[in-house]
Amino acid sequence: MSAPPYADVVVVGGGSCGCVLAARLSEDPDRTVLLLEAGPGYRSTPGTPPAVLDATVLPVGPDSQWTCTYPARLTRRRPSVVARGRLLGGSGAVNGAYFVRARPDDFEAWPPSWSFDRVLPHFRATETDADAGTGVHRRWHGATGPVPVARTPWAQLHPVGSAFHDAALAAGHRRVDDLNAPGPDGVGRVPLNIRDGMRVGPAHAYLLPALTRANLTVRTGTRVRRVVLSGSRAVGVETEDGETVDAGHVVLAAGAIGSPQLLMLSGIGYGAELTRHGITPRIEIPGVGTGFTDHPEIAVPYRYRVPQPGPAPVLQVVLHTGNLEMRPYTAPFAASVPGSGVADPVLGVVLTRPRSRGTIRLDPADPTRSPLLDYRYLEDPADRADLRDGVAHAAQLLAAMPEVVDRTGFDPDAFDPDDAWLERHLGTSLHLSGSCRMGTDDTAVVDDRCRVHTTEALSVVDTSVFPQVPGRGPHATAVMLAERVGTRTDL
Ligand SMILES: Cc1cc2nc3c(=O)[nH]c(=O)nc-3n(C[C@H](O)[C@H](O)[C@H](O)COP(=O)(O)OP(=O)(O)OC[C@H]3O[C@@H](n4cnc5c(N)ncnc54)[C@H](O)[C@@H]3O)c2cc1C
Repeated sequence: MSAPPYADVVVVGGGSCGCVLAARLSEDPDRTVLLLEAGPGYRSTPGTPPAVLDATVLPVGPDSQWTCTYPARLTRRRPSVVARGRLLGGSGAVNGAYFVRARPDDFEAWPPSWSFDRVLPHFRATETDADAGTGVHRRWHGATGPVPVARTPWAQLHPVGSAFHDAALAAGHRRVDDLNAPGPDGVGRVPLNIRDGMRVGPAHAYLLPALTRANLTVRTGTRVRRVVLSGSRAVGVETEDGETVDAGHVVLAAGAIGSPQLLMLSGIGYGAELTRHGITPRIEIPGVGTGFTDHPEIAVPYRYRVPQPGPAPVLQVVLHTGNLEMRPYTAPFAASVPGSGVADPVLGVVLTRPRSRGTIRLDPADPTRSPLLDYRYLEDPADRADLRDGVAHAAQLLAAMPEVVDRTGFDPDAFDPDDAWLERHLGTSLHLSGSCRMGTDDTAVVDDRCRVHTTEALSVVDTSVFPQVPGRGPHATAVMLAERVGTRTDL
């Protein structure tokens, strides 16, 4: 299919936010919308690769066809490689299907127009919560939105999930019936965007049903190289093949790594840095690519006492306590992330409000290649202290799960992880946010309507614009963001 030479709105990136935006923006039949996605696509549920639909697997291992990878430094001494979805549906098509909203106090870091009260209707519009009315209060939930949300029924919880739930209650934590409602911390079942064992991300929930619209065109296998500017106005995009598509408005939804990279390649960023890479600076916005946040995650390994049953959603229960989220994964990563090779099961200990801030740097050898992610995890002593406490508590909880956990060689009272231990077991939750922050200060990149400061007809709508990573996984909040921007009458 050849691209129209012009679309009223060109959306760059058909990931979680891009799919929602393209679907919502094309509800207006008088507006033409073109969605450009770098990765491969599909046009129906039966036509979707089974590995992408299977909610018990994250198809993001080293041999995955559905990801692109980025060189990263989690700490100065800890190199890593970070994967993101690169297909229609983006990271939301390959993720853990944990669909938990940001907490009301997360929005205190956002502009006032994004207070919890103001965003609640948009959260509700994204979902149909199957549990609403059964211990989950309808007030907080949608009944007609595209994304199906449900918690694993108690009787079907994996033994790891139910043992962890009981251990957390026995340790004095509160039971939380609805992790998507405001309220105190505690342990509860995870709201999942899974239906009949299938991951239903924004591509399936929002975009595929809209594909019959004459005013919506979706092109996959098309990587955008830069935004074309006329002065400070975005007038189109140029693809990697050298093709130019004209646009009335360009929306970058290329994800928290792709969008800042595209801005920089288009000459929008910190001028001195762009010049160093041979890019002509066009618009000075020093915050592009700087100050991002993501959740550091420590994988606390253990051994099963007896073999555990097979495939289940990767995470069915979580505990929130203070600055921590505890994640009793239902399978070793070797099983849930094919090719990852981590044979032992782990309990994930996540810092929900990290103080460390990272930077995205263009590759000096070739700025169009994957940029380098410099996380600077664990630099703040308070982050290290919180994670140490979390790991010690995780060890106590594991010790209280004798039906699942082999205690041989594992003495929770003598378990005192030092910094080197933390660093060895450190990973990231892949929740990168805030690389093109929304706000009004000198380092903010977009305004509270997601329009890039000092430009015209150019927006960024993805987790880049979150002022900081939410205290929960970002996916539900990303979908809400795109739902809200996509249903505005003017961009
Ligand atoms: C493996 C994994 C598991 C995760 N699990 C969870 C979870 O269970 N719960 C949760 O809350 N969060 C989870 N996350 C995070 C969550 O999925 C993401 O934060 C969210 O999907 C991001 O949405 P986005 O629209 O910002 O970006 P993405 O969904 O990443 O979309 C960006 C899209 O843009 C495309 N693109 C990039 N550059 C270009 C270009 N130049 N031209 C054209 N297209 C381009 C990409 O191919 C991609 O499809 C997970 C992330 C990963 C990677």
